[in-house]
Amino acid sequence: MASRRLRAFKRWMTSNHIEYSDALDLVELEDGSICVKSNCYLKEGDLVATIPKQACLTIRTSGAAAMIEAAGLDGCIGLCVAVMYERSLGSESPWAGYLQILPFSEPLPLLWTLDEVDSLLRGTELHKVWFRFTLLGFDGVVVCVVQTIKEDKELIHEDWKQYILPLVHSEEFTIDPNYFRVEDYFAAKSLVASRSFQIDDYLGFGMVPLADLFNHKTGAEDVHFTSAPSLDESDESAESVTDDENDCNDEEQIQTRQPQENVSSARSNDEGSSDGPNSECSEDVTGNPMVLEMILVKDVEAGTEVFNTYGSMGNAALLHRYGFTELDNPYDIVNIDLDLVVQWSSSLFSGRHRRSRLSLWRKLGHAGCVSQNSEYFEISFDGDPQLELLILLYIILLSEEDYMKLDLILATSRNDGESATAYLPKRGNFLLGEISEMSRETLLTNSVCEALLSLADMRESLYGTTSLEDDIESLKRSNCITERKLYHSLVLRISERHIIEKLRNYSEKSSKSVEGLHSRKRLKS
Ligand SMILES: C[S@@+](CC[C@H](N)C(=O)[O-])C[C@H]1O[C@@H](n2cnc3c(N)ncnc32)[C@H](O)[C@@H]1O
Repeated sequence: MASRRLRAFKRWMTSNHIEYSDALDLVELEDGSICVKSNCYLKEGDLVATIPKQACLTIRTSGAAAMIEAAGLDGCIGLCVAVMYERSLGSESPWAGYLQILPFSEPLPLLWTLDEVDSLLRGTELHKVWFRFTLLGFDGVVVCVVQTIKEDKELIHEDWKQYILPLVHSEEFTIDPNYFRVEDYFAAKSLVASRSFQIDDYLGFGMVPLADLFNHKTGAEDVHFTSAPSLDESDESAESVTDDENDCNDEEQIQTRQPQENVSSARSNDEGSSDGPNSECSEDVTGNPMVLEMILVKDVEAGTEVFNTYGSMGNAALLHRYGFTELDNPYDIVNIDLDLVVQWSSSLFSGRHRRSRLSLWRKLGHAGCVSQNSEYFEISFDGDPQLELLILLYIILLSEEDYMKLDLILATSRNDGESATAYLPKRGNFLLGEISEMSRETLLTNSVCEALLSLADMRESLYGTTSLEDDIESLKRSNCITERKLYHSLVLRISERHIIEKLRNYSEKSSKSVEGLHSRKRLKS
């Protein structure tokens, strides 16, 4: 039996010409959230819902359209104003039946207290910890925590002051200030971040009733959301919410660094990246440019949940953007900051040594991934370190003699344009040539493997004193509904720590195979 608010939503959908298949059930869960289930076997290609674009809440369809335009607002801020404005109208809003099924806000880390961020996300990719370094020498002092989420909160607060408060104080517009408080703005931001879709060029992105009730499943979605090309567009499908052009939010400053080839930070607009409850671009069935459609992309068993995909992203990005995580998410990664490598090398070598090796690494054309002024290396879900990290460690660990030769050769080959690889240290030849995955084996000397183990320990120590086993035990005891923040932050910590564990295994295995190779060579000779 549908709850009262679901019945009201269904009536609202009918009066707004939103149609959906009888085979779909909207199910309200005990925490008040909603998911979509099938009540019979469904076939791939079935059209399961059509949503007129006019039923979507956007900056153009909202009653606040004139105010938003007059204030020169657009993008995410404009849509937040539209959401707050329609909420302020209560039952008078044309979207009242839709708005009443939305939560006030999504529990994104951006809305957590700084204490919660600091205690629950410590060490994770969402909790950027900066170490104080100088290029002349690491002084060993950890000075600053909760950098990015705190900064983002401040930026959003600034936006509110700069763009929303003037609307409240303006004599030109009559709006109810009780719905435009800073907490209302944060709440609207969380809804826009987690449940808006790109509709088309004219309407931009907006809140799409019904489509935003489908939950996400990584790499296993059942349904796609599509938009027929509108008359003035040639090839536009419903797309992700926060591509760069939408410039959705400053909160995206938070580092949710992901594998280069698989989407990534919330700022990414790589192809294939999809940062919203979203769809892949595909042609719609009816070709009607005025409607959005939901089409099944695979057969769905009766009685199972029907999932959409919000894109291929790791748990840090999922938690940051949507407030949840998934166990065993194959898009998870852990990053090792260049700063951590510098810290490790400072414990073994002089500042001069470190600077010269880093400089040689750069002269050879290498770099880490860069995001918001920090450089880092990725450790994949399987625990494989980024090749660039191996090269850097290899160069830092080269003997002084080999380093001098390499440096000299680099200078000479630059001067006369000729390669002098004959003079290179035997194992270092490839450093001047093309570095490929083939080079991995050569790079994995015993000392590089040891360095990886040290880096794994250093990265692990950022999580504080609780062990991985403690975290696993806490996860077993935590309730994903009543202790949502704790539960999802534990999943994030555990998934990252598993990757660090895999990095250790990788290093130990590689070190053993190097030893095996040496003993075979010794036996041969
Ligand atoms: C587009 S809405 C999906 C519908 C939502 N469940 C509702 O009650 O309206 C996105 C939000 O749903 C929740 N969600 C989506 N997929 C989820 C998943 N796989 N696990 C947990 N929560 C999920 C998150 O709170 C997310 O911010």
